[in-house]
Amino acid sequence: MTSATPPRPARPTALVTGATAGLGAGFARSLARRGHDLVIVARDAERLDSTAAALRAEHGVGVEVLAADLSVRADLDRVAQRVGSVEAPVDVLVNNAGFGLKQRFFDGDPADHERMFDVLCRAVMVLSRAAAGAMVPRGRGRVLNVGSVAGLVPGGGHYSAAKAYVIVLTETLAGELRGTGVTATVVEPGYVRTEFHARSGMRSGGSSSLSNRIWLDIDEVVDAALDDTFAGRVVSVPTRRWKAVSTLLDVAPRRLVSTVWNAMPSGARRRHPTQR
Ligand SMILES: NC(=O)C1=CN([C@@H]2O[C@H](COP(=O)(O)OP(=O)(O)OC[C@H]3O[C@@H](n4cnc5c(N)ncnc54)[C@H](OP(=O)(O)O)[C@@H]3O)[C@@H](O)[C@H]2O)C=CC1
Ligand SMILES: N[C@@H](C=O)C(=O)O
Repeated sequence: MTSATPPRPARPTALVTGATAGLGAGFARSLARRGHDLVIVARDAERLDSTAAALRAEHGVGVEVLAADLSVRADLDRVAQRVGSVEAPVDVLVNNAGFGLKQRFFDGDPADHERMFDVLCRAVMVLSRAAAGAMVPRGRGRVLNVGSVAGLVPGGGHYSAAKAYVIVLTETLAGELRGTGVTATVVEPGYVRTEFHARSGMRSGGSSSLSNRIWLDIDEVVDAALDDTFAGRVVSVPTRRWKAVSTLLDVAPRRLVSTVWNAMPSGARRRHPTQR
């Protein structure tokens, strides 16, 4: 009896979480342009279908839709199974889905903070492990996790802590994967014009020249992050100006960054009302 090896699909496959809006939609478009079939993940099934239809029409790639809420364990398990599939390999995983909270760590509904932890940390951990477990035996694969410059700042609430987790987890994974043919990259964007800030009731950048220097467009983040991912770089900070900010935050003593951050007007607003 001969055991037939299943034919390798002509195109590699990339799975992108949070692919219906903002950076995730940008990653999906750019990966399609770079010749990848896609598996796209988000909660809103209708929006997933219309995103998939647009990607198929514009780029002629195969697009599979996976509706899932990454804060729900059973949904996360389904996505992890798809990432780890042997029959339909995922060659590139982009852990992008996320959201912000316009509140201090000790404010608000504890359920929102648990949801933030589940989507920004637990899902990234579970899916990174599923990807690495399937990719290492094949000797190739890429994991791209979306962190943030906020993850370098001690004082940006639960969001900063979650993104610090993503940064350190990815650096750890990259070290463990050295020599396997599989790479892990974390992208640390500054402020990007997406739905992120409106969804969480935060202000986003206007169109002044200062705003334009600070706020980035989706494609400049996505293209730099994917170039760094395919080059096997561990950390990607898109644009020279945000590289300068992240270098400063990396080299400055943590205590100093924390003191300066908390002395700013926004720091006073974050303090407990009895301590202002
Ligand atoms: N915009 C910015 O300035 C920056 C953003 N980032 C990070 O970039 C990533 C993408 O954010 P951005 O594009 O700005 O945000 P958007 O709000 O534009 O897009 C978020 C995407 O994530 C999906 N999503 C949100 N929650 C869940 C969930 N529970 N399960 C599955 N999918 C979910 C949304 O789809 P749906 O609602 O249908 O589920 C949507 O597709 C995030 O990790 C964010 O933290 C990092 C640095 C800067
Ligand atoms: N940098 C942005 C998200 O990560 C923000 O802090 O608004």
